[in-house]
Amino acid sequence: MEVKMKVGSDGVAVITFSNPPINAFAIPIIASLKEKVGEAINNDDVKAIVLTGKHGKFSGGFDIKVFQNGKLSLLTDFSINLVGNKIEDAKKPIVAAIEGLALGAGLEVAMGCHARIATPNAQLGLPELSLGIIPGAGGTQRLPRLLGLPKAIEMMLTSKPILSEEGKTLGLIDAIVPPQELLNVSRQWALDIVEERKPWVRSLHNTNKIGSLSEADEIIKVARQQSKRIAPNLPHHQACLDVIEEGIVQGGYPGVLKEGQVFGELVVSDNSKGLVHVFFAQRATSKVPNVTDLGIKPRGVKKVAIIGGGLMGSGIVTTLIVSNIYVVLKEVDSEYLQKAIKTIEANVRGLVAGKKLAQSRADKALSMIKGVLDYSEFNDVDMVIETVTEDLQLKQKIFSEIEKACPPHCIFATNTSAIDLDLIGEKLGCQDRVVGAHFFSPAHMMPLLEIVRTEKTSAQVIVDLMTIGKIMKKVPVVVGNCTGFAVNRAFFPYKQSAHMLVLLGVDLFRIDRLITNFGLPMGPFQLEDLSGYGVAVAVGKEYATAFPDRSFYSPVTDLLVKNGRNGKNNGKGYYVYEQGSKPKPDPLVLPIIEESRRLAILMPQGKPISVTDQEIIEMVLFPVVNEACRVIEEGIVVRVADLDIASVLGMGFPSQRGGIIFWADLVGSKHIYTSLKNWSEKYGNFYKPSRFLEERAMNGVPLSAPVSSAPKTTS
Ligand SMILES: C[C@H](O)CC(=O)SCCNC(=O)CCNC(=O)[C@H](O)C(C)(C)COP(=O)(O)OP(=O)(O)OC[C@H]1O[C@@H](n2cnc3c(N)ncnc32)[C@H](O)[C@@H]1OP(=O)(O)O
Repeated sequence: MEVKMKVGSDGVAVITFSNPPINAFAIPIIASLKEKVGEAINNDDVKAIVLTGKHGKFSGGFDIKVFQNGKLSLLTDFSINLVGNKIEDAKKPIVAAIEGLALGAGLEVAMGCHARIATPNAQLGLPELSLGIIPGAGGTQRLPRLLGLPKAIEMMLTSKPILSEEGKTLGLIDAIVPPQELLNVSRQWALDIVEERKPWVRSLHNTNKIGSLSEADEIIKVARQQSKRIAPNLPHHQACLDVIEEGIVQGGYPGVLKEGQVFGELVVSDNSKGLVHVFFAQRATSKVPNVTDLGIKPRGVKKVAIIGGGLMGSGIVTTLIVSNIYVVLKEVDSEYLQKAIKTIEANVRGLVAGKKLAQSRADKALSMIKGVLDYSEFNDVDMVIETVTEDLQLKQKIFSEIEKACPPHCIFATNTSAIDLDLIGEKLGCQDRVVGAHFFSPAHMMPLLEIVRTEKTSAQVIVDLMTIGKIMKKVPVVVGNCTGFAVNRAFFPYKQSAHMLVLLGVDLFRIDRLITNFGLPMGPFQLEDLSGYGVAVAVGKEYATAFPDRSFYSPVTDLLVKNGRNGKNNGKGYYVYEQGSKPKPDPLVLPIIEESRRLAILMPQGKPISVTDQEIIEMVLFPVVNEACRVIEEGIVVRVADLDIASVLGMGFPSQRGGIIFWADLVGSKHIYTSLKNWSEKYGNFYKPSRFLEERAMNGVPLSAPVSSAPKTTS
């Protein structure tokens, strides 16, 4: 970690910062940068300054670890004294030479400079909102002044970077040059400013891109409405617009002051802590002890066979072919095969329509599938992923067949969402090649890939699957083997909790509404409609067998099916599904619910229980935390934070809440334990707190603390 300065014979001081891998502005970097800029300004031999980063990058931004360490007082100094007073208001011109990326504080420092020269394809952005904060160091003020309000607001609210080419068109970048010319052109540019051949722009004082007050007012008003709709649970989006507005109405400097104040409030908020936790937790999933630290090189997986072209199979094929991987898709007959191909085509069309895939790539992707009805094409596949129905015997039969049909290096993966892998691979001679590749529905959209290893799965197979997962733009999380693995196991009580509440007399649509307000993309009943009741019933049986002490039978789903309701599949579930309109709660389902309540006989004295909105959220989610505790205790996850990432990416648990365990620690294990104990006394074993939760609550140890550090109770 260092900042170096070299003064050339041309009188230009080049100040280079280095903090691999992304040149984050850590505290020592900021202090040295300030010192070096001061030195250059006071040195009479220096006419102008160039700021640049080492390792092919300008900077990925402020060192986010500082947010977790709480040393935040430095931020005002960084924003006002370094970027404002020292750089922008310097009496010598300063040019930013940007290679690779300038994000967050990286771009903010560059915008404080008097010109910006970039290499082609450099990424420029202010992604701070994705961390629950707003851009600091004047970012909220200088970006609108450099490229106009609409684009600046879009970049901040979406956290999406632009490339230098677009930056040049919009006025953020002054010139684009090849990497080998970057420093020379930047030096010359700085000297040209000295000689007044190029303008000396202090962007905070620039007003020509802002437009009139009424225009700005209208743009901000529209952005506020959009934000309310798109990010209803993320108040920092509105806070960002408040700060931008302050700068427009009061001027750039008051805007910077307000930005500092709001930044200071947001950076200590639970939302920001949750999002920062998710940022680091996601990156940590790439590190699996005794797997990724063994120096194993991934083998290329070029051709994959998929068995079964249903919803999951089609989704997995889609994600493979758009990632340039050849697929052999096996179905039982040509009718099913045609149906699967049609689904895949529709998936690909959807990706094109959503601008996630270019039409030219879509055509190429679709040419990469070969549909088959037998195993004759399996002799050169590198991996098979089985995606047939949750039937153990069928899966065992398929695995014995593929062992004979595939080459000896082939990986045998199953997409089962609940069945124990040891049972599936029981009869195979090559159990080291058996692994779970658990995708989440819809597989071509959901980012999580749960990689399930057994005691026998080889490290090579895990490394290969992690690598192919990343090529497919998934986040692979390696977990251990048990019924439901990490995500479905932890979340198996989710549906049950919701059913329990309904059987206790609570309105199902109220539950869905509250869970959506909490931040999940949909409530448990709408989710059940979407995934289909067949899966729910099959998986429910697995859990009932594996965890009989905490499973209960809810008659609701069976009664729905008996009444001709199959969920979204046939347009009728808890909700009615009509083409082109949002799902509508169906009042016709209420008599079915009434009948279920009569059969279940759970309501105390036959009367619905009375619960607050907060209690409903807790009664749905605390049983999930309880089961997650068992997952942690049994060592199913490598580290507790893996469960947070898995819950966010697999279940849509709101990322601003940091994932299921991070959230539980904010709520407090004691409260969770006491509530569950109380409910278990009133409503039965389903709520009974696990031993792990009890121990942690009693000893005041966070649930996220590593397992070995939790003191055991003597009782
Ligand atoms: C005052 C200001 O307004 C406040 C700010 O600047 S807040 C920060 C704004 N910047 C950001 O949000 C960018 C965050 N970083 C990223 O998006 C990506 O890391 C990146 C695009 C820069 C690079 O991506 P990629 O090459 O895939 O590398 P990636 O694996 O993500 O990161 C490499 C390492 O750098 C770390 N890292 C990345 N950005 C970091 C940051 N801003 N602070 C601290 N560490 C960071 C990662 O944790 C990872 O560490 P590890 O190797 O120990 O796991």
